[in-house]
Amino acid sequence: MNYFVTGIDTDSGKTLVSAILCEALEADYWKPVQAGLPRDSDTVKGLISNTATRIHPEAYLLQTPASPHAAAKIDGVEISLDNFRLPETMNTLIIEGAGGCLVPLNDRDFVIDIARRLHSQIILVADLYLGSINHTLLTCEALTNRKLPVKGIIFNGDTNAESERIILHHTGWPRLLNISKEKNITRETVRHYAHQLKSSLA
Ligand SMILES: Nc1ncnc2c1ncn2[C@@H]1O[C@H](COP(=O)(O)OP(=O)(O)OP(=O)(O)O)[C@@H](O)[C@H]1O
Ligand SMILES: C[C@H](N)[C@H](N)CCCCCC(=O)O
Ligand SMILES: [Mg+2]
Repeated sequence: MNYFVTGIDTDSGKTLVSAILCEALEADYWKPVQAGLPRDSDTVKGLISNTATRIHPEAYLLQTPASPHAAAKIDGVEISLDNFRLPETMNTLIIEGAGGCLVPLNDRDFVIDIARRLHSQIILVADLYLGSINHTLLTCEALTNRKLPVKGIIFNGDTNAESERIILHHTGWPRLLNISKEKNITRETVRHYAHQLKSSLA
């Protein structure tokens, strides 16, 4: 069983959510495409407390913090969907995308195509800034058009009841969790939200 964590944009909170999921499910973590440093794998390692989670090496570790298709070009590599094979594990696997769904891997494929290839259930991270309703509903449309299975939405940032209501109304997808804007993100923060998330995933 694996979950693919996507977001409505880059910096939407996918790495934080992935750490929370790994902690809640004692799941493994995999960031198949990393563009630039720090590695999200290192961030997740620093945020989890459980000892069962294993972190699997990236399929592509690119030097430049940019869209993967552009970062790959700079490094002189071509990203191929054929190179995304599930790491060997019996554990639940949390896979983190890069940026949003339609971030290009090359001139043909998008980040979200990795999720389809790996038969993942999608978890969508939607942060709540002015303009995010549009970004979220466009993302939902892209997921629906591709007939990808969506487990639910995690809202990240200062809560906005009307934004959340209209997004849930249009998608019909479940809300899995709300994460507040935190002063500091620590292992304790992650443990706190992991405890909450456990019940909505049960
Ligand atoms: N709820 C929150 N409260 C405070 N800071 C947050 C919160 N969510 C995310 N952040 C911070 O915002 C930044 C971006 O979050 P994160 O790295 O999880 O985004 P991302 O979606 O994984 O980005 P990328 O596309 O690069 O993988 C990080 O510094 C993170 O610690
Ligand atoms: C470098 C960054 N942190 C992400 N890993 C990649 C974000 C790509 C965004 C591309 C875009 O939508 O314009
Ligand atoms: Mg990330």
